[in-house]
Amino acid sequence: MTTFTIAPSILSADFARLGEDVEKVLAAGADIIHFDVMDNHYVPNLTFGPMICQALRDYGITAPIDVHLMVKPVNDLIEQFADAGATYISFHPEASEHIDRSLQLIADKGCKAGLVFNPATPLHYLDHVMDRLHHILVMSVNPGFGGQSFIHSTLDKLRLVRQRVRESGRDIRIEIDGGVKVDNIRAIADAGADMFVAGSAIFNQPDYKHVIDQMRKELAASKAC
Ligand SMILES: O=C(CO)[C@H](O)[C@H](O)COP(=O)(O)O
Ligand SMILES: [Fe+2]
Repeated sequence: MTTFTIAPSILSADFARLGEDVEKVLAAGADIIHFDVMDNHYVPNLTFGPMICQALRDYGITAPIDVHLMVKPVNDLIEQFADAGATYISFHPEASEHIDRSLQLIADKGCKAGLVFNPATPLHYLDHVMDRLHHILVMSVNPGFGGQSFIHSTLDKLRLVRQRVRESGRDIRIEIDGGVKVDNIRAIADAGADMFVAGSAIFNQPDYKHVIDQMRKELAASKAC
């Protein structure tokens, strides 16, 4: 049976009350916390760094923190986020000069590694590194902003990624990120995702539990279940 993971992106959380808002979304049934790091260089937006990750740990957040690095270069921040309490760390392969070295660095620092694919990033970056991956993150929007619309063609890409994972015989999670909502999450699961990032769909609603419950209901009806 497939395990589905719901990962609210704090990009849409209340930054002035971040600890409380993260506690609230976890109490509402979220499995892990998605942490979008933007550097105003690799992507045209600027968010938060390792100090905020450490602050969440110091506040008492014990749930896995899923760091999505949208930065270039990547290695320094991999080390800093691992030291600040990250659980999973993913990066965009075209932002690293040495993909294998960056993946190895994540593992050496005790975290689980992922590679991120923008809608137009080719999947050949998966060649030769499958054995280093805990997850593959498929972007269903172009990176840089929350609240964008899901790009439908990424469903085909998800199917290709699912096929590659199946052929590898490895237990690699497939994460989808961007424009995930109650009304498309089942189709996304059917196409092969098992980790679902959702920012605006959850944090822009008053009742987080209601949204997460609805998402789980849709996932339970998925063909992948
Ligand atoms: O990586 C991201 C953007 O680059 C975000 O994780 C993503 O867009 C989540 O926000 P939303 O669910 O509102 O689309
Ligand atoms: Fe993200």
